[in-house]
Amino acid sequence: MTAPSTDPSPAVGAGTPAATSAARRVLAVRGLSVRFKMRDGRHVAAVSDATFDLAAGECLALVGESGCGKSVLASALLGLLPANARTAGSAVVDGVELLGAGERTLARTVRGRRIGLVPQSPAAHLTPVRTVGAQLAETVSALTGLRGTEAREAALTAAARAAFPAGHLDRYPHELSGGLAQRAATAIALVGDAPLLLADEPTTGLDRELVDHTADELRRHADEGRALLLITHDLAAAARTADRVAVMYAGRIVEVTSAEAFFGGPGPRHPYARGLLNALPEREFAPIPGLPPELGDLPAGCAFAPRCARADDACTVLPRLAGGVACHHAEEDPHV
Ligand SMILES: Nc1ncnc2c1ncn2[C@@H]1O[C@H](COP(=O)(O)OP(=O)(O)OP(=O)(O)O)[C@@H](O)[C@H]1O
Repeated sequence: MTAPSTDPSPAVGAGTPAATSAARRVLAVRGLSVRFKMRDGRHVAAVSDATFDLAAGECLALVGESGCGKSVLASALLGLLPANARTAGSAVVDGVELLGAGERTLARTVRGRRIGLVPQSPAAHLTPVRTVGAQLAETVSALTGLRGTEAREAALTAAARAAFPAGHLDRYPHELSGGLAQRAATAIALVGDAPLLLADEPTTGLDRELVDHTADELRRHADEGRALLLITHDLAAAARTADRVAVMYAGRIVEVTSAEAFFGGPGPRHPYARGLLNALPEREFAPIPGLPPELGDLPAGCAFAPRCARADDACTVLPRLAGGVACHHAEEDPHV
């Protein structure tokens, strides 16, 4: 692990609007890379040189196909990478450097307190043999030190903030609907008043109505002043929730832009990001040809080139993220 700098400046998150850097910056990620060393000596480049900012009250959706490194990036922020992982770069949340932080620091000052995790599978995340109320009260005690009546009151407050009905606090996880389990898990994530909520695929397995509901609730928590990092392959959920969109391909952020530009006009500028959008049934319903590359065997230049209709010799050189997009043949920037 390299010794990361704790100074997040300058704000180089391409596509970061001026308003974002002016607002209170909660998360600053600079050059974050994660490599897995395999038994046979090979390296898997799961995340390469990720750089972005996130401000209080803002939602950034990190999108991309399965296996592009979204969850590994989330695990790196939470200090939950397996032993064969090596990180480089810097990730500062609310003044604390996450990369290289010891388990004690992460457990005592980061997880729950600076980063609240809204899990992918709430039902699996909740302890099956404890009621929701008991789990909430335990989290309150662990994170705030409150006990007895005060802990119960704080648990009730957290439940209310996540719109979990007080009358259901004595239920066990298996007695909850998918929506209520999601709210219970969100209530637990809110207990420590963490400035950053990290939601990793929070809408997986939910029907459309519940997806919309969950997306709206997450948006509400951002509107209350938290920063929200929404990791998802569900572009509809991202469209409903995000202020900005970061697109990952083969471990790299290839475009960062406003949700307005991404989902409305003029649309994304990177051919991969355009392909993702056009693959939606409500758009062209045209899948991107080919498959993502093996992260253990990436080409030297642009990793998307083998699937890209615009690829030419220039693409044998890795394109840098500049002006919000990493592509030698990006669509024109309408603002230039
Ligand atoms: N412990 C590990 N050792 C080696 N490779 C790993 C390890 N954990 C993850 N990877 C690899 O890292 C890559 C990125 O995985 P990741 O789970 O972050 O993708 P993702 O974008 O979150 O996909 P999904 O949407 O399916 O969760 C994958 O190719 C995966 O095989």
